[in-house]
Amino acid sequence: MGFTIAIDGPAASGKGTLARKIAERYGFHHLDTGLTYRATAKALLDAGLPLDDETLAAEQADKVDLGALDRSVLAAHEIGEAASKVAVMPAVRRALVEAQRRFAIREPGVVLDGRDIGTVVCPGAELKLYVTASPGVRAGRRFEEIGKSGGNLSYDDVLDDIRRRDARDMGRVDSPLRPADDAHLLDTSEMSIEAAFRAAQILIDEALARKKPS
Ligand SMILES: Nc1ncnc2c1ncn2[C@@H]1O[C@H](COP(=O)(O)OP(=O)(O)OP(=O)(O)O)[C@@H](O)[C@H]1O
Ligand SMILES: Nc1ccn([C@@H]2O[C@H](COP(=O)(O)O)[C@@H](O)[C@H]2O)c(=O)n1
Repeated sequence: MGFTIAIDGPAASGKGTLARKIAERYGFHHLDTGLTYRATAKALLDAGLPLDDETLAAEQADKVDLGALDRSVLAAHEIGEAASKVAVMPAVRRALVEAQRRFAIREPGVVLDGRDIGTVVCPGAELKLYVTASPGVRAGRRFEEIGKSGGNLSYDDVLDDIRRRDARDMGRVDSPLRPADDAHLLDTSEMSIEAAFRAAQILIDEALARKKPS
């Protein structure tokens, strides 16, 4: 059986950055599950379909191909907002969680990041991390990232979006964002990317040692 690392947390907390570094260091497969919700929302937008029809949204979710998720296209800020709207729909979540669980059985290990990995997708994960940072810090990071890619949103707009997305993700009925009871909390508000990775590495190495047969 492979080793599963579940990473959850709110928008722009740094969970994706951390998950990619972990996957690279440990030779694990990585799935950014946010991209699956983004791909669903983008398919609806591209087809001129509404974002609030659960049947139509679930049809698109069923067609999401995990091997064809293009981060450079799906990362657009407005797609994140649309993704959080389709993510409240149970039929969409059912379709995507099924695909994510199929991914999670890969050997020698997997890292999945999202909002419900430790609570719903992989409740038996060997290690669960809940990565967070203050809304102001997260907005600053996202604002900088958007600026570098040529976008021109103001810091205040980004902060408003982060707060709105937090409220939607934490307030929904199906699989709300929350730390699993057995998750390790990692507040990166005052941590560099490297410091967050070092903190995660200690926890991963301990969990790997626990899993090794004696
Ligand atoms: N500890 C950190 N210190 C400073 N910047 C960071 C840190 N972690 C991540 N970043 C930067 O913050 C931005 C957001 O990080 P990232 O995309 O990893 O967040 P996320 O939680 O995966 O967001 P989302 O859920 O919206 O995809 C990126 O530009 C990243 O380089
Ligand atoms: N496991 C997940 C992952 C994501 N979502 C929703 O998708 C939105 C976009 O996610 P990003 O991580 O790419 O920003 C996010 O705001 C959530 O609404 C989810 O519900 N569950």
